Amino acid sequence: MLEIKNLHKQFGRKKVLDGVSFNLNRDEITCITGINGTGKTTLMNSIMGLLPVKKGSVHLDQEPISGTNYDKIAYIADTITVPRTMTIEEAMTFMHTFYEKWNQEKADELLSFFKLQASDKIKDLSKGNQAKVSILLGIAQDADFYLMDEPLSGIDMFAREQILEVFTSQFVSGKGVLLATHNMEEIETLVDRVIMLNQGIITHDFYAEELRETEGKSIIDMMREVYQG
Ligand SMILES: Nc1ncnc2c1ncn2[C@@H]1O[C@H](COP(=O)(O)OP(=O)(O)OP(=O)(O)O)[C@@H](O)[C@H]1O
Repeated sequence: MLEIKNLHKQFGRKKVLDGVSFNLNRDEITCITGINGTGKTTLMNSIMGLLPVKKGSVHLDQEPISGTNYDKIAYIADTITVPRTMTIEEAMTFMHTFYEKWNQEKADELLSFFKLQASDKIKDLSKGNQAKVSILLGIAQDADFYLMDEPLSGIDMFAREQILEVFTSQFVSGKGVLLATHNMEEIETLVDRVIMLNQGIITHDFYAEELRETEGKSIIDMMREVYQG
């Protein structure tokens, strides 16, 4: 389990995270959502230790995040994080040297699933194919938890369908997934659990199926209630 406890983050006087706590389970897709500027990227970066926080902690299976367990969490940011001048092949080799658990078999399977050519330079790829490369490079790290920031932003419906298929396939089976998005329509059918962030705090944390069964509402209905009032 990934335990996020009491995270506080501010930029200058602006409080962005004001005591955010939740646990993430393996074998579950959780979505953190909220309107633009609500702090989703800040939360992802804080969990990954890429931003210093004022207060709070992150533990994985009761152990604080450190050099020994950091490779159990993979972060797929909203922009590609390897130099774009690399070919996909070079990017995979580069990742292989950094990640002990790098799974080349998974990378090759994803390459063919996405119909990408390893010899292509990343900078020459469409936005949708660059997003696929990002996902490939993240998933082949064979982590226990994947954190993804806006994985579908600005890409066409065909690329989106392929990427969504990855999230319901054996590629992430048994893994914990945290997706951050303000665009719930794109992923509503995929998500097990939803965490809503508003003005620095978690206002709602629920399972989509329970919401449908007990209140007859969709995630989008709930978002309208919370964010539009
Ligand atoms: N480095 C920074 N310095 C100052 N303010 C920042 C910085 N990074 C983010 N912020 C502010 O923190 C708030 C939260 O930003 P963040 O990018 O985390 O929101 P978000 O929910 O991911 O937004 P979006 O849905 O638009 O991607 C915003 O008001 C933003 O302007």
